[in-house]
Amino acid sequence: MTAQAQTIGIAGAGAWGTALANAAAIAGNDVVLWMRSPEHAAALAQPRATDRCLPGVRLHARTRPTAALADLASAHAVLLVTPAQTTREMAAALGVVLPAATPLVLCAKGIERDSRAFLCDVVETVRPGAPIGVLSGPSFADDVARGLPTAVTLACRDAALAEALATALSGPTLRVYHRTDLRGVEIGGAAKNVLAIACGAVAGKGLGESAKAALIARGFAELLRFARAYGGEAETLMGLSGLGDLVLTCSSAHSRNFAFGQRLGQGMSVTDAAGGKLVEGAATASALVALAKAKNVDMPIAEAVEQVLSGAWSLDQAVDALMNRPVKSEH
Ligand SMILES: NC(=O)c1ccc[n+]([C@@H]2O[C@H](COP(=O)([O-])OP(=O)(O)OC[C@H]3O[C@@H](n4cnc5c(N)ncnc54)[C@H](O)[C@@H]3O)[C@@H](O)[C@H]2O)c1
Ligand SMILES: O=P(O)(O)OC[C@H](O)CO
Repeated sequence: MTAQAQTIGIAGAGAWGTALANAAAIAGNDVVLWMRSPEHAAALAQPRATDRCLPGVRLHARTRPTAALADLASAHAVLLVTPAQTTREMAAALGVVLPAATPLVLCAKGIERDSRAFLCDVVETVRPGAPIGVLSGPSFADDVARGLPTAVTLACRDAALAEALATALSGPTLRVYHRTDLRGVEIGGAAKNVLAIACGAVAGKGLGESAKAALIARGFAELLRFARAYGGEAETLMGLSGLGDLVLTCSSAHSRNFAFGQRLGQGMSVTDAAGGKLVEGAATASALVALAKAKNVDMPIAEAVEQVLSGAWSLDQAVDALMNRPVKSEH
């Protein structure tokens, strides 16, 4: 890829896929935006149509909606923006239509629940040898779609490809940094969602701002330990895709993960608290905790979230368990 105008393919037209499509178009690219529903694609192709995931937002003139996956075949790179648990099936379907050299950039934040596999590893199994990227960082789709200034990180093992993709996607309101630490970037996005559920629960239960700050700091320590154990670089976790995204998601009820935790804290059941929305941290918690245990990584906050989600603990039991751990050195 070069810095010249590119065709960027986007697979998945939910809130984030649509926001990224417009950002890529504003950055000067032609964009093909794939969605499952032909009706949705036809509706979005109408002049002046607004998006159903991002009310009031119109597709940029350079973004072409389609329901035919094969339309992504000519893209210079494809961003995969469907939920984390659909990564395997989507990567396999894309593998049929994309040339082997087309980079696939993962934008979902999670770990595959059943296999406990990192999403990059899932894609590597399905599309061996094809270039992979991960795009992650503190970014609410609404903010990006409204043109509010946002910065994210894009990682590829190949530094030149990471830089080319970051250049192609960067525009006046979206700044994309690049790194080669694929693992660190994907871990930051996956783990912060689980920790944000805990912060939301603290807010919902009215446990105070001090408790929330403590959870963010101790959550970050967990994230760092986990990433180190799995080959992520500490520097990555201290950046946008780690600390940056943890702070955003743990501080705002605009986050679906935080809002889910908040509703749990207010006494709602696990089933009702999601409210039909995608809560990636709930889908990823058990895999994150299992992976942590496999490497003896201490992640008490993530574990407490997992215990509450599985019904093993009440929220009060989770708070007790966290507060009554043996006194230890901070690091
Ligand atoms: N919304 C944000 O602010 C934001 C920001 C950064 C990252 N993300 C990440 O992006 C991913 C997608 O989030 P979103 O906000 O766009 O979610 P969303 O619920 O708004 O959209 C998900 C999209 O995926 C489609 N989809 C669902 N199952 C599918 C399947 N089996 N096959 C094909 N398509 C399928 C849905 O039709 C929908 O269009 C998540 O992993 C999320 O963590 C979201
Ligand atoms: O709404 P959430 O909790 O899925 O968070 C959205 C983004 O990941 C924030 O960076």
